[in-house]
Amino acid sequence: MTGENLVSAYVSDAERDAEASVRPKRLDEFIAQHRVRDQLDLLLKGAMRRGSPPDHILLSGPPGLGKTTLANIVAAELGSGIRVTSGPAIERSGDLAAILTSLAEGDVLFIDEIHRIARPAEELLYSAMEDFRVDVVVGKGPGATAIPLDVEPFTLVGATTRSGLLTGPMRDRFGFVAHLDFYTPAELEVLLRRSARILGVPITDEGAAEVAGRSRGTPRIANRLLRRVRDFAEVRADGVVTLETSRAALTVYDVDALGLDRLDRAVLTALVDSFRGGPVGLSTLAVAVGEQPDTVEEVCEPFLVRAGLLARTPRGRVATEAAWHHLGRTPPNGTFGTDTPSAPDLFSAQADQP
Ligand SMILES: Nc1ncnc2c1ncn2[C@@H]1O[C@H](COP(=O)(O)OP(=O)(O)OP(=O)(O)O)[C@@H](O)[C@H]1O
Repeated sequence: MTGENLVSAYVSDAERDAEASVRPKRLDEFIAQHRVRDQLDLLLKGAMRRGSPPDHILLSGPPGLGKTTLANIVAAELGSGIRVTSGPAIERSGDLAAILTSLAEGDVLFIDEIHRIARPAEELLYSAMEDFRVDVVVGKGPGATAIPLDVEPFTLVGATTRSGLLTGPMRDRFGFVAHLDFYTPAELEVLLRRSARILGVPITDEGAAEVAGRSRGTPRIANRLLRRVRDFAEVRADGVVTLETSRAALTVYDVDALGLDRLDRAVLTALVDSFRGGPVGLSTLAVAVGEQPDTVEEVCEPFLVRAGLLARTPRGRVATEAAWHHLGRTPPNGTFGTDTPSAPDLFSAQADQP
């Protein structure tokens, strides 16, 4: 992991290991998302009372907000085992049949990125979800036969960053659907104080607030920034994460007060300085910052739009008034109406990210 992608919500396998120690294990340790927590609590307790597995659960929302964590919590609360796989890992329906038929009664099957599951496997999943049965086809051509196999009652927990890509029949088979929202800075402060306690890192309230404000509403980024700030505090200060150490550390790592990294700022600076705020086409903007259009569109823009710093218009990309102010520039007179937001509203847009 380099400073380049410190504020990316995506995760490497190595980082998953680092995340494990602070991952909440039970529902009451899971910070915020009160509505989802409350609904899940009822779903799980109701099922346990009846002694049957709960409805299948679909969790949607941008990466790093806690879908994998919640899937593990569901299994822990039920006292069940969990099998973990992902849509892209299930290449053939036989792979899925092998997993399904090896589940024990009451197990949780977690399928991450479920919108990327191959169609034949998806169809096999329908009958498993609905009737706890799968038809495994043996042989090829005219001699092929379908052998029905029972599947132990289980709960599927599906996670997706792109719920719009799920097919209707797939979505209909989930009895419980929840969308995870970005976290507020106040919620991330609570989360950071909890993580710091577990990691044995002394942190002041101001230090937690500073890191929270730069974490893009995302627990994964908050925990990652905390690990980097801890390094700085231990190597260059007295080990305590304070307002000053947080600011100094995140300056070293090029993460600014709103959580923008070098590329995010380069995009805004090009828009404002080279194109007088736009509108400018995506490919022209990408050339100006020396990146591929896909990278600008998929890596930078979702957060810049959500932060109210960049707008996508039919005529091209436009820097908002807040972007000019954030870069310390004076917006041109008369460009922005009085109703243009002057402060970014980081937490209102809940659209799925790519
Ligand atoms: N509500 C929460 N309370 C405390 N920690 C959280 C919470 N949500 C997420 N985290 C922490 O953030 C990290 C990322 O969470 P998680 O892996 O569950 O996200 P995700 O939505 O499944 O992302 P991805 O789809 O990329 O796997 C984990 O280390 C977890 O400990």
